[in-house]
Amino acid sequence: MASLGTPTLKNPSSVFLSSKPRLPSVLSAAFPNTLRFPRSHPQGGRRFLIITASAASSFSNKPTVLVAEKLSEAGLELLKEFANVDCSYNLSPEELCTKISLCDALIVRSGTKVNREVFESSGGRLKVVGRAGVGIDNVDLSAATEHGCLVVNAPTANTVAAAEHGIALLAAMARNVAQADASVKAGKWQRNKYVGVSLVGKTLAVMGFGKVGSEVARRAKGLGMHVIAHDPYAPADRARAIGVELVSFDEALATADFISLHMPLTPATNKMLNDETFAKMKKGVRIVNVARGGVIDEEALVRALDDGIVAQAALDVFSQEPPKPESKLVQHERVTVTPHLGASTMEAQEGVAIEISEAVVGALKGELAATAVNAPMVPAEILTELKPYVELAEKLGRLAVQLVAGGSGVKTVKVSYATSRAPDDFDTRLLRAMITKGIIEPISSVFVNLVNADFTAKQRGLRITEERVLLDGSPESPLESIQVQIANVESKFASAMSESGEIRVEGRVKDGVPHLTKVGSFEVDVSLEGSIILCRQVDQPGMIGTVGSILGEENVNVSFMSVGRVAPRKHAVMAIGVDDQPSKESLKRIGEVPAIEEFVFLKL
Ligand SMILES: NC(=O)C1=CN([C@@H]2O[C@H](COP(=O)(O)OP(=O)(O)OC[C@H]3O[C@@H](n4cnc5c(N)ncnc54)[C@H](O)[C@@H]3O)[C@@H](O)[C@H]2O)C=CC1
Ligand SMILES: O=C(O)C(=O)COP(=O)(O)O
Repeated sequence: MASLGTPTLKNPSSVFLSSKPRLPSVLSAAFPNTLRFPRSHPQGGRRFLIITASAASSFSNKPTVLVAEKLSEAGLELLKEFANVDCSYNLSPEELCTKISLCDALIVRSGTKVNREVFESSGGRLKVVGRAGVGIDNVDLSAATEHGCLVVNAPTANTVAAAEHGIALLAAMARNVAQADASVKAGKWQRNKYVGVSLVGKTLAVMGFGKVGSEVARRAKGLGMHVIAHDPYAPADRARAIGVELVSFDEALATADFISLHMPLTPATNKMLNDETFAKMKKGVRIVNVARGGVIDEEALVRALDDGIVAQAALDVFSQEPPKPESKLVQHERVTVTPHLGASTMEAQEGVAIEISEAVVGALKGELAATAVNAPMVPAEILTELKPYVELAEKLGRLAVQLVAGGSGVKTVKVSYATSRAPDDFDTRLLRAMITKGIIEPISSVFVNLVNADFTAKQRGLRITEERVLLDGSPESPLESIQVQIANVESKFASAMSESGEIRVEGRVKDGVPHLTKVGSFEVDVSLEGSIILCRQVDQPGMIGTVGSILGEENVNVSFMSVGRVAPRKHAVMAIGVDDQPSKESLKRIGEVPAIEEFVFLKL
């Protein structure tokens, strides 16, 4: 496996998904610095002079969002407040591939195939695909992940609409509504031909007991049906709470008078109703499909209808949409069809449009998405809580990798989280992704985010191991500290090596701001903003002044300074936060100060 090679710095950025605007230097000059009092370190009598700089953000160029399928006005308005919106419906696959290179985000429904070619054609610009609905089987998630493109969906706003459509099809099928309607319109009056079957007292098997399935179950119980469900992943207590019994796949097939499908289309559910499974069904079963056409082998369904195993079917979805007009299934007398209308109510479309527009705008702003499909889904309240730790994680990764000496390949990274939260209550995927981003981005041209972090690390032979150090104390704050260690490398700043021979940096969040608190075995305290100069020096009076005046001479603003030492008048590590990059000349002069034994300049 390839190693990461020798670190060479490229422009750093602290973005998650898109380029988060950085504070232009002219603006940062306009924001006054805040001076905090010098104070003693609680553990060691060390003195820290802490000065912070405030931050602000601004956007210059608006991103472009391509809306490739009809989206309600409410969603478009939300998008337009933040982005240039290009509504181009009915694009051919070639037209989509051409347009996509000019777009930062793409919004689709079920009618657009977002395949690998689309991601490849985007040339890296496409940062988010928003699926205005639930099913993401039309988006190539592996290709999205490999291209670092976040996929978000709108998982809740059309649940009721889909469930209502399922119930509508169930009732319409049982009473031959569609067929009878066509017959009357054709001038016929066939009351004996369209005698239906009753729903009350019949057994309905809900296959896929998720959001839509459980709403269908609830409604079917209201119609007096006996409802069972099959879902290998659904919790039994949720089913029990609405009076539904969870059963095995075979039991559902063998006992159901009606089967309603509500699982996603995945390799495991593809054609799960086929010749073999139709043969296990009760003769005369009736089937509703508002999930995905692909979960049924459609040719097998035609055979099952013709053989009398399946009495009727009501289908909203097809393996190919639109289906061929001459399709035997569509034309079958005992089959009722609708053109994928499950989510198509005014209310659901407005809800979905708002849900997806908010998710896409949030993702473009660099916020973490709560409805991410190809990245850990982190609930909004957890995201808010983790935000400063996310920043800390990335910056520690970024610092650690810059401490690696030329010629050393980065292969093994150890991360320790000190926390008093129980493991179940503390998900590290987000933090691990940001550490990975911090480590890989400064030394490669790869764009890393939560989506592709694990993939990219693996591809580059970077092994990240994690451990939790469980602390007593209050689990109110998610984390005490994060430590990042890079093993089997040499450092260009020898003081960054721990006693056990790894490059080690440690940080924590103080008042919502990430701080570097340890380098090697030296304790420091410097806010992680701007850039940092680390110096190891003989601990003697006047050092802060000497270095400060070299930087001051070329108008480099010092935002933070802290000194951590082993013992008075011995070695100390001084960490200096600077807003601007000092010139080579100034850095050289710092290195020439006699008491300074080594130093390094690190970009955040
Ligand atoms: N026709 C339409 O317009 C609409 C269709 N849908 C489709 O309905 C389906 C369900 O949507 P939601 O309920 O929102 O999703 P969901 O994710 O809440 O529920 C899906 C359920 O299927 C279960 N499942 C997965 N594999 C299974 C298997 N092998 N056997 C049985 N169950 C399995 C999962 O455990 C989950 O509980 C999706 O395919 C979605 O695309 C959703 C909305 C509108
Ligand atoms: O949300 C879903 O999964 C749907 O199937 C709805 O599809 P649509 O947005 O109406 O094309």
